[in-house]
Amino acid sequence: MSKDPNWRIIAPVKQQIYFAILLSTLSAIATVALLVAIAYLVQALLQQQWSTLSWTLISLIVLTIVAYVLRLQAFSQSHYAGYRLEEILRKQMSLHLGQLPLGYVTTQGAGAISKVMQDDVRALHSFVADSTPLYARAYVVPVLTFAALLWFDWRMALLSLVILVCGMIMMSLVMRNHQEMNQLYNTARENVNTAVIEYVQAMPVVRTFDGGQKSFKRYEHALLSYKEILTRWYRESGPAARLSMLILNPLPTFVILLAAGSYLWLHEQISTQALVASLLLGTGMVEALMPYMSLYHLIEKSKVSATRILDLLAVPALPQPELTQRPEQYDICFEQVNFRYNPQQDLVLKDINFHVPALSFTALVGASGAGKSTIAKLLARFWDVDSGQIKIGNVDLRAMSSQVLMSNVAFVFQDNFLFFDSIRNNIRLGLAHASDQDVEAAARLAQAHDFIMALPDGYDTAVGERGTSLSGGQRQRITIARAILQNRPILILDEATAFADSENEALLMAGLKNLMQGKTVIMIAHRLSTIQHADQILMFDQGQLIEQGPHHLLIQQNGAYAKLWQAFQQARDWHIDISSDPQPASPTTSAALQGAQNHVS
Ligand SMILES: Nc1ncnc2c1ncn2[C@@H]1O[C@H](COP(=O)(O)OP(=O)(O)OP(=O)(O)O)[C@@H](O)[C@H]1O
Repeated sequence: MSKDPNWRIIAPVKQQIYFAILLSTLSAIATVALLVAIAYLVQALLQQQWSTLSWTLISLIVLTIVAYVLRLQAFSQSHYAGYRLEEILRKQMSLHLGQLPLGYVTTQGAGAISKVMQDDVRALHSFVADSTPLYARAYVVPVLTFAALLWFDWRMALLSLVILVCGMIMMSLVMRNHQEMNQLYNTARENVNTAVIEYVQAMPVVRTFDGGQKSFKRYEHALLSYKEILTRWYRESGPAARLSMLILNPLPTFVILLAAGSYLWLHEQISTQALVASLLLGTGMVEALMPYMSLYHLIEKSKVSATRILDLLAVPALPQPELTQRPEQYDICFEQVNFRYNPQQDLVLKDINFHVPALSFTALVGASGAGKSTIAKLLARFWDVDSGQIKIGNVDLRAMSSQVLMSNVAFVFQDNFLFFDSIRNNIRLGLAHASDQDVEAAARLAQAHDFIMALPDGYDTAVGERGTSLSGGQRQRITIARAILQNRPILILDEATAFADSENEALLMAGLKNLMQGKTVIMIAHRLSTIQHADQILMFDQGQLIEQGPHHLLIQQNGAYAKLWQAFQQARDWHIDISSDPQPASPTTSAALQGAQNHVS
């Protein structure tokens, strides 16, 4: 297989591309033949050979049509190949994405992945559609024309070759540091894109906090570097580019060839027919080099895109068992689990062992970065453990297919995705057969029915992009309704009440309580009040499980959890005292707040 990423990636449409190149080659041959026919026509005109004139005229018309039709066909074939390739690559990538570890997808981010699937695939379309027919033109025309020129007059052929070589030397000067400049240019352009997205997305925050100056400065700086790269590129390659344009331009070539040809003609060393043919062919030969530059640029640009697409397709899929096992019980077991996100990093989870009995409620607590979310994500196989085992009902997660695992585990994260669709379909996600009554019953249990009914179209109200028309708490309750409807035996709640205001929180808690009925629940806790009654609390610190047990026992132990609980209670009792004479916060209050913030992330 070719090493060139462009040719590797277009393999699925190779046949069609070769066909387009063949058509384009034939069109180039017809074009050269057309120029030769013109020379014969001029000769026939001057010598008044009417029979020759008529057949050259007919062949001229036929060749013009043939060259045009072939060229059109070549472009249409290459465009169809481009569209087919777009479709094939997008399908291949979305199928592959569906098999990748969720952790990879979430770490890369939607922006980066959609850029590959949209922009890079589009860049490849331009390469396939526009450059493949140009390949034939840029290579075939100069060779054929040179052969025809040699046939008419070797001196004119040599002169055309000299002009062509001068043009090529100039062009190589232009291309000298093209790769480096192109890389700098791409980076600068991407920086501008990132800065502009950041500027617009962070608008509400930056306008309130720094008047937009900081992120505007970053944008301004990115624009400035972009301009500097472009100016440098223009300055460094500009003179050579202009000179090569001048040399390869038809008019100067024509003038040089005309001067030399006229000299030979006056000394009767060249026939009129050969002179006309040399002028036409020589000019065409040199001009045929012009597409090289745009071709080169197109090829380099699509190489970057092709490499990114190939890289994405090369990310290993989450291994699936040949024969899937199904758990028959729903207890969870972590056995000597070690995990790091990447080989350069220290272990994020160190020798974790715990058991969550079926139908029990377990809370995970600990400082920010202690490893709580990692535990939750490993349970959903966002990543596989480095060593140790995670089991559900005594079945290793890796022995279950993703479908089996997902049919047993439901998640409610803090930022759950709502589709741009009706609320009904958002609740029914993945359960197309669920009846309207089932959807409504789930929404009632999730405490969402009343606010849904108050919306203009009730359950048929379309949710704005990423649920923007709903409050954080309302979106959460829709997700809870979704999880209630799915009714999976294991439930993982991550920061489920983090964004709720006090009114929403009461409703959320009621919804969650209904959701948690009859399930094995693991909850990442941010408000200790919500987990006091958990069957067990697991306290993590820097990737280690340091304490474990129900609330009252952990309080008796008077360890890290007890301190966390104290800090939490102090923070809860804290209130803002607005007096006319502002006092600094008392040391105990500050310490309590600090402690609560540090421990309950
Ligand atoms: N995608 C990632 N790549 C690399 N390191 C990560 C990644 N996600 C988390 N980490 C690191 O792993 C460690 C544990 O993070 P984790 O999110 O599990 O902690 P947490 O207890 O859930 O924290 P928080 O309550 O703030 O969410 C942290 O040091 C964090 O920086």
